Amino acid sequence: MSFRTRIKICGLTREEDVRATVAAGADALGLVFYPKSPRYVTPHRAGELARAVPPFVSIVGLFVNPTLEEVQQVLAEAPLTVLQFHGDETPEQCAAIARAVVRPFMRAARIGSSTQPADLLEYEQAYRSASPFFTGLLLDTLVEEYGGSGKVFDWSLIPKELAPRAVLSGGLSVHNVTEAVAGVRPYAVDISSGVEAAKGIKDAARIEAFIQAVRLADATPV
Ligand SMILES: O=C(O)c1ccccc1NCC(=O)[C@H](O)[C@H](O)COP(=O)(O)O
Repeated sequence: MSFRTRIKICGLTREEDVRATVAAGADALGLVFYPKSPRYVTPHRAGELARAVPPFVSIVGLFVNPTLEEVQQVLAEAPLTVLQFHGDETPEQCAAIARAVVRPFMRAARIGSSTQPADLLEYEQAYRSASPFFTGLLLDTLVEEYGGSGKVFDWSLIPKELAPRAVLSGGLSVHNVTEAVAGVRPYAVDISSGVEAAKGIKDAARIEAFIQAVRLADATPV
């Protein structure tokens, strides 16, 4: 039996994109609450988009250095399943917010040319020991601005033992995801710009093609 790599489509801003993501078989969708992002949605808009999400599809809220009040404002309007911290949040800051709002969280590890494989294991351990609400690392590319860069990092930096519990992201697309999944064997993949027609505007055909490409890799023997 082959492993089914979980798939998250991030940075949705429109109902039709939510419907296309769900119809294509994604496990999770991400809403961005970083006001400087072109994919930013207000808490109220997030609540509207969440109405198009059926049971068993996770809604991930992406935050960059939020205050507890900001996270609470979103949760008052939208039923987020998981929090994604994508800024410079310390283990203690993530733990405090997650505990206060009683939500599991993922932490983005932003990987650059000086990152060592051991750094990633240490980083993961720091968040794991800080909180029972920590569910895993999302591996992304380090760029100057925060997130959604469309840039790939060196996958060989991912320790073998970390991959099965990590979310792989950063510059994935229909062109490289089969190789990424077959080579890294992550728990999940996460994509934003690679399935966009324009920033914040997803393309249904690209979402479908991306998910098919992941399933092709899943069917490839290890
Ligand atoms: O999408 C944004 O605008 C964004 C803003 C601030 C922090 C992170 C952001 N996006 C991250 C993601 O959407 C994904 O989790 C991931 O990094 C994939 O992005 P991409 O390389 O565009 O596929």
